Amino acid sequence: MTRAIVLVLDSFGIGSAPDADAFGDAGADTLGHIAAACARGDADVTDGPNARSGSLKLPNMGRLGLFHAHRDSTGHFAEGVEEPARVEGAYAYAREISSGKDTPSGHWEIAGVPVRFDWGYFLDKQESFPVELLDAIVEEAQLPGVIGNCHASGTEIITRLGDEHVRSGKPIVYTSADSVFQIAAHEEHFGLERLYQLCETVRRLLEPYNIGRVIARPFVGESAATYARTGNRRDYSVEPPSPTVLQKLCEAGGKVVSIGKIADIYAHCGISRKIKASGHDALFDATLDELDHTGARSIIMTNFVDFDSVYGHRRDVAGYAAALEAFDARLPELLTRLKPSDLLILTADHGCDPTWPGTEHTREYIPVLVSGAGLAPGSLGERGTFADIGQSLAEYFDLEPMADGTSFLSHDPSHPSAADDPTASTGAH
Ligand SMILES: O=P(O)(O)O[C@H]1O[C@H](CO)[C@@H](O)[C@H]1O
Ligand SMILES: [Mn+2]
Ligand SMILES: [Mn+2]
Repeated sequence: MTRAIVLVLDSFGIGSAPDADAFGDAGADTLGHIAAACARGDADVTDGPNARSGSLKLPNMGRLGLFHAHRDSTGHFAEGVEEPARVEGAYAYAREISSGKDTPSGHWEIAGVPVRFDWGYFLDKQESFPVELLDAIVEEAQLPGVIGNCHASGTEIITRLGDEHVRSGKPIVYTSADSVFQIAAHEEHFGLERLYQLCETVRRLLEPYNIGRVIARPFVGESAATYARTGNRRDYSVEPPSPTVLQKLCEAGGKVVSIGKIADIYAHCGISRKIKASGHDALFDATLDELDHTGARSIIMTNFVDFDSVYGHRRDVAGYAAALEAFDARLPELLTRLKPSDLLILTADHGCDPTWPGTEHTREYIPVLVSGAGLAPGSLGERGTFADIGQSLAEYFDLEPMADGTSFLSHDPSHPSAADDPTASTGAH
């Protein structure tokens, strides 16, 4: 009934992109390197919530074509994984044409709008932000000052500067190789609402700098040993440069349900309803719930952020493997809920190889695993841009074509287009 379910496994790259060298990422391979570490026995965890051992086990994504897409992207099957007896989904690997390897660029390109301009960046590793910008922030937000002002990993910097922040009341400001201004502050000592307000002020003051996102990074805890970030992260993104397929569907009377940080990433453009959830299980539960209740001409889009934020950036190979296995184990719950004409797309927005030096994203191909809607199983080849997903969604919902991308549905005569769907023409949803 013309519903698309788009699951973004944040940072789940499947092999170094052709232009990876320009990013210092030639050879990065999020899936391949996790699988190799598992095969070597280097990702065994004996107890705790991430307990796992041995080779990487993703039977359900394997059946949807994940390992075949990775093989086509890299030239070899991921080490130690079990090749499925039969591939039941259509699969592809897609490259990014946007200038950056950040989350908004990846998501916007998925929705048919690549980022062709260059973002502004704070390139200096120390004293990263211009003095006049920090002065304006301190004055407008009436702060006693700020600390940090450097490139940092978000968990490392709260361990290092959390006590000073609590003592002084000065928020921790930091950035990365991404186009971001991040602000960490204690939920109780500084205040969560006050942190959000500060982010809005900074968003406004950043206008001349062309920065993609301001990110609120609230944390709790009593000391360096216990400071921990919470699920109250909030992203303040600029708007996509032109209407995404999400906006086009909304304008045409359809619905877009955002689960997790999707709404934030698209700056709330083209979102009919948003559901916040923290942690992959809660995100998965919310997705299932929407599948049970959302009608025709709808996109349900979920971002599974922990792959990136909790495991990829932290370079936690075993944790990433355990999170993938946990996600995979829940997929049948979703697959059994799909109606025959529903379109399911599993994909990612960039890589974040947990074996790679540093703590940043990696420029990689993403998997595009498509099933449902009568699409024949098999290879959809290499896709020249993530925007092929947006273009396919435009076709699926019978919208005007997007400026970028090539639909992977169009060559399949068995595809029941939205025009053939009796519920679509009535606008019922
Ligand atoms: O180290 P943390 O705070 O997780 O930051 C990471 O998350 C940011 C946004 O995805 C990136 O810019 C990266 O630096
Ligand atoms: Mn991301
Ligand atoms: Mn990230």
